Amino acid sequence: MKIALIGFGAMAQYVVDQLAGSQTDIAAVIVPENQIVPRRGEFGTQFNFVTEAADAGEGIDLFVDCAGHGALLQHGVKILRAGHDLLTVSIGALADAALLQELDRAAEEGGGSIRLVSGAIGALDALRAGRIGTLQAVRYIGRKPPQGWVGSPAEAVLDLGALTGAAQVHFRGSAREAALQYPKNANVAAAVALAGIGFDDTQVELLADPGISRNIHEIEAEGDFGSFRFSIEGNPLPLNPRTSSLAAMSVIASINQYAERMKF
Ligand SMILES: NC(=O)C1=CN([C@@H]2O[C@H](COP(=O)(O)OP(=O)(O)OC[C@H]3O[C@@H](n4cnc5c(N)ncnc54)[C@H](OP(=O)(O)O)[C@@H]3O)[C@@H](O)[C@H]2O)C=CC1
Ligand SMILES: O=C([O-])CC(=O)C(=O)O
Repeated sequence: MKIALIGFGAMAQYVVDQLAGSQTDIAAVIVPENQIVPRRGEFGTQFNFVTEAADAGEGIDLFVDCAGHGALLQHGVKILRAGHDLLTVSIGALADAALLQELDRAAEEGGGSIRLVSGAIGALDALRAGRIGTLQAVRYIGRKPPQGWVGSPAEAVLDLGALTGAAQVHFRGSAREAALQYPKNANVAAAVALAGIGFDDTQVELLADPGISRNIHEIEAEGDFGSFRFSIEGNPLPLNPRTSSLAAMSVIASINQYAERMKF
């Protein structure tokens, strides 16, 4: 199988390491223009760094976005319109209803599909099944150490560097608001929303917690099926404290699943 990666940050580099020596060939890596020279300088001809999906070469089976919302916005429609399949981690970008519609139309016209990773969370299967009955309420609580919120709107509410003691809530609202305001931190909220009762009805709470070293994600769901609580404590990736390693692992799991005849 031949893939093209979008982005070469923490998650993408985990993916690259995991795929080394596997059956999956990374035919190209799409990076922003200003990264071409330094990346080529560091890696020589080991990777084919390009800036546009159209330059990734022939015969790509799957484009894999590991770069974030801006990258999905920049490359998503073009990839889908050209008839390719696209796997993305940038689930929160789909809270923009116009982008979602554009991507959907491009996939329909091109004949490719857009696939979402499960990312840093689990239990999406239970939500997806639970919504076949009525889901009365879904709540997502995201908790990270203070440094995990650096560069987010939490900085306007909290002094992240000086935080001690109890966890502090810096956001309460809908999954749509969370996903759009926290593009690097609330993709999980978007995944929960899409699997369950949607962006506007999913309630979200985000906290900075100086007492933890992992990213803790919780779901509380209530419906005709009964109820469940799900909680996961994710180890962050060494290259990015914001991003849980499970999110990067889920990219590999999705790539493997793409190639398998039995989908699970
Ligand atoms: N679904 C999920 O559960 C999760 C999703 N995410 C999403 O994954 C994204 C990536 O995470 P992570 O690898 O840790 O982040 P990093 O910041 O470590 O890496 C992202 C890389 O992508 C590059 N990039 C940005 N825009 C583009 C573009 N238009 N085209 C190509 N490359 C681009 C960045 O460059 P530069 O630094 O120059 O901007 C950076 O090198 C996050 O921003 C977040 O949106 C993260 C965690 C969980
Ligand atoms: O990786 C995580 O723990 C979650 C995250 O950043 C996101 O949802 O965008």
